[in-house]
Amino acid sequence: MLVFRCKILNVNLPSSFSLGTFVKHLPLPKPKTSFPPQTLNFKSLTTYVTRSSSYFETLSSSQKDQIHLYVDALLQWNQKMNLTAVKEVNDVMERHIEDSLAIIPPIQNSYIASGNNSFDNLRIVDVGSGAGLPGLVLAVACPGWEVTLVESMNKRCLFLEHAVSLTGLSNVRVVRERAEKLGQDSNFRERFDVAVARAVAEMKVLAEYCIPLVRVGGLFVAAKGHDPQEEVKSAERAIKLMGASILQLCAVESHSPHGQRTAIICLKNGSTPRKYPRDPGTPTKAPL
Ligand SMILES: C[S@@+](CC[C@H](N)C(=O)[O-])C[C@H]1O[C@@H](n2cnc3c(N)ncnc32)[C@H](O)[C@@H]1O
Repeated sequence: MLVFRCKILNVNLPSSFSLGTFVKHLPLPKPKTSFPPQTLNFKSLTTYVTRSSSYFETLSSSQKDQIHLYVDALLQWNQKMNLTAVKEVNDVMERHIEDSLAIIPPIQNSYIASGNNSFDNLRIVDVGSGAGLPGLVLAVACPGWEVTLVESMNKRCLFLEHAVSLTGLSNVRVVRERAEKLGQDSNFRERFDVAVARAVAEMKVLAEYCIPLVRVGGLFVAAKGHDPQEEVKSAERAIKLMGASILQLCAVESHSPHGQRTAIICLKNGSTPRKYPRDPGTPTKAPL
């Protein structure tokens, strides 16, 4: 067999070993990584949290009772005021309860991945909680979490207060105020480990509502639909201005009929500049 000497590797190689094959086998230079990436490639930020079964079924019987009490009250009050477009118990269970529960694993995973030790005693704020979604459901499923439900509409706050007393939850408080006001209030500003929001506003507006409430090192988690890439891309600047960066787009296979949903996870790296959030109404009128 004909051989030739490879000076680089200092070995004899068969002549059939072509230069192309040789180059292909050279170790690739390590890519330069920065975390989080400077130019966002959302595909590479996506992780999948697959749920083939219901999260609700994993709850204890007393937690299930609390959820049933809540759902009954929601449907009753919904006949008098507009709390949800969903009218049937099973639909509420699937569309609202499972959907809210589905963001728990991404919150837990990202909280630990971003350098925190434990997710047992989180201080959570749910901005634009409406009828208590996802905040009230999180409070039932995670009794160690302290949950603040922020809602600007008085009628919805009345329902929230009723639901909290009906379910006997002692880890929830209801705050009737606009998020922009709380973001400038020292009792709320940068006081929370995690801010969550679902179906409240587009991402760049949400960033200004939620990130000022999060402590440095905490997370902002937005529950969005199956294809939020464009919305997230146009919010990159607002997220950065608030002192945060996008950590992960977490594809969540919710048990709800909506199918795949996305939890957008942002990490707060530094304090939010004092001028944010701007006055109530400004984030929607003039999004960043
Ligand atoms: C469409 S509802 C969604 C409610 C709930 N998060 C859900 O998933 O069903 C949006 C809620 O956010 C509240 N909201 C909107 N902007 C707000 C703000 N700046 N501060 C506090 N609440 C706000 C509204 O009053 C409304 O109840």
